[in-house]
Amino acid sequence: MPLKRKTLSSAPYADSAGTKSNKRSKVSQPAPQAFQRSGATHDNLSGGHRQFDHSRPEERSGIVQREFYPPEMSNERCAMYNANEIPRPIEVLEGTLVNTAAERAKIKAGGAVVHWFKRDLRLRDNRGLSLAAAKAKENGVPLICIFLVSPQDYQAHLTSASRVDFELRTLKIMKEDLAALDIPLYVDTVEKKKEAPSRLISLMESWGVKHVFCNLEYEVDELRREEKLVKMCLDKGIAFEAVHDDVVVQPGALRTGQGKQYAVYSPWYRAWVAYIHAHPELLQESEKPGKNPSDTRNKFAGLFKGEVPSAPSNKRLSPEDQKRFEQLWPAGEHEAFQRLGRFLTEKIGRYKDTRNFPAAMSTAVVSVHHSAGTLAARTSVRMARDVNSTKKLDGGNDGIKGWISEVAWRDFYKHVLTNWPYVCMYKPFKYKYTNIEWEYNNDHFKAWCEGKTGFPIVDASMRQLNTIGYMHNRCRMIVASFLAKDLLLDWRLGERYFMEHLIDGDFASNNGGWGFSASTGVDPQPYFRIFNPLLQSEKFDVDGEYIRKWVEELRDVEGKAVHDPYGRGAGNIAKKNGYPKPIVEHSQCRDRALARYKAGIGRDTA
Ligand SMILES: Cc1cc2nc3c(=O)[nH]c(=O)nc-3n(C[C@H](O)[C@H](O)[C@H](O)COP(=O)(O)OP(=O)(O)OC[C@H]3O[C@@H](n4cnc5c(N)ncnc54)[C@H](O)[C@@H]3O)c2cc1C
Repeated sequence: MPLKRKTLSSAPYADSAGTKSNKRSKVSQPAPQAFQRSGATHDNLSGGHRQFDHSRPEERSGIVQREFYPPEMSNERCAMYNANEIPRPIEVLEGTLVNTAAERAKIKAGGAVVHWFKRDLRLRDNRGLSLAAAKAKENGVPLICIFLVSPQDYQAHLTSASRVDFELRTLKIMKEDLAALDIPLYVDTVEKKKEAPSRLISLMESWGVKHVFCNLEYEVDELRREEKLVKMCLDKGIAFEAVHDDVVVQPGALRTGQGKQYAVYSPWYRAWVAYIHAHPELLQESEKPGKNPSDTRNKFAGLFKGEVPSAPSNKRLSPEDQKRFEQLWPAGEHEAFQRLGRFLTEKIGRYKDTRNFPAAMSTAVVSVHHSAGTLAARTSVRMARDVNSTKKLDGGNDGIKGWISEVAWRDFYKHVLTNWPYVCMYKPFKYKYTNIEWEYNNDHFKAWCEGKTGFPIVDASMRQLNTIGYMHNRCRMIVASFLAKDLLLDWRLGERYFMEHLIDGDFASNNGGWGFSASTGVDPQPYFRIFNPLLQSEKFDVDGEYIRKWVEELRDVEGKAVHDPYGRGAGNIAKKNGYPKPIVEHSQCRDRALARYKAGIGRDTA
């Protein structure tokens, strides 16, 4: 069905980069975490109060948010997960859904059906919404949509202010689109994240609702919350239905010959492709909701009136940044769909050859849409398949094939997260790598955050992130490797900084990307493979176009000197413009990293 809405303004990042770049300002975001925090905190899981353990660097450095979470999990407990001695949160939820299915099926429809939007902010091709709409239609009752804003949840998830802004702008668009179908979108605020289940239930009760649908999120807290909600709702005679939507293939569906979750991407990807080809319904588009019964606006008049709130004070952009981000990142599913359409007609064919070059701006730049759910990964894969001459995920055009395999990484990391839930608890996938002795050098971390390391490609990348909330994938790998291996800083500091600044922040992809680059994750770069930032710069920003765009101090540096101004005769210009000298020496750092990794993990490199 054609989409009605026109894009509000011209395309974001990809179209603006390289042109009007002079008037940039950095997003007002929290300063880099200083390495000291103190005070008693509430431990959510035990319900007790504990002091910070100042002997643990990850607590001193603020990596562990003890206001919300217990300290990092022990290696012993990780091993128990791996030995299937502790049920995974997704298994517990699935078990509860199965055990309560018969009882939930008996529940008769109430006065309305609810869809609870979370990270699925779209009407098109939305599994949970479509099921909710079908249930409402079958029973001749209205569909009500809700969204809960939780300032504390944003804090606990380290959601960036630009992302919160993107979501709230999207909600405004959705509210209008739904209202055109006489469907209300009720946006409520719950200060504390643990209040969400009881608020949801009290709303259901006040509206006489007996069925509520939502799409699953795969982080541990969310899976546990939904499991609790299934039971809490049932106690009140309400059926709570949580379905898979954020992934193309649901976690757990793909198993190795030994019945295990794949820990290596390539065989997993082959299994993923084969599974989708065998189950083409996985890519089928879900039906959009139709119009609500005509008396809905009378019955639920109050729900149509509410406004989408402004961002909570802990996640508010300055008015200037808000305007800038609205231009850079138009929100909502219509924009997502148009953006994808342009990519599929104009760029995907050359994707394989160009995707690694940040200045080429040849990628789709739809990660914020996948992450906020304004575009389903399923929709992306289906539409890319349909422009392939083979109408398959593999075969045919290399660009199309390559792009689909990148979207698949999203699914891969979500499968990893659900199978090894401790990655959500400050542990690396390779939990034995916890023993690596990291540095906690505040000056180095600050220089990295601010893009002042004296390594132009690193600095350009960090400044891109700080300015537009996005960074090219190659650059993400370069800066992550630089932080973990050259600076030998605890990779979780970088992981956190990314989440707090990316507009497309997604726990599983971010954690996966950091694990890959720091060699602590699933299917990682081997630890002894250490990016040389200079070689990466020369190879992937050949003409220095990307560096000159983001590092103002080096705009006048000509030729190859831009990759290493102090080492290649452009030190005078760099110095005059205030560009810093390199804060470390790469070959020494390399030796130090090799020694530390080796000592930390012993002979165990598996
Ligand atoms: C250290 C690090 C941190 C990262 N953090 C995030 C994050 O928080 N959120 C996020 O969405 N991506 C993250 N990525 C993955 C990747 O960098 C971005 O998805 C990509 O740059 C988005 O640009 P695009 O939409 O133009 O991607 P394209 O190249 O056009 O790819 C299409 C889509 O595929 C998915 N995708 C592509 N590459 C990856 C990948 N390596 N892992 C997972 N999904 C992928 C994204 O949804 C992306 O939109 C991270 C990568 C690294 C190395």
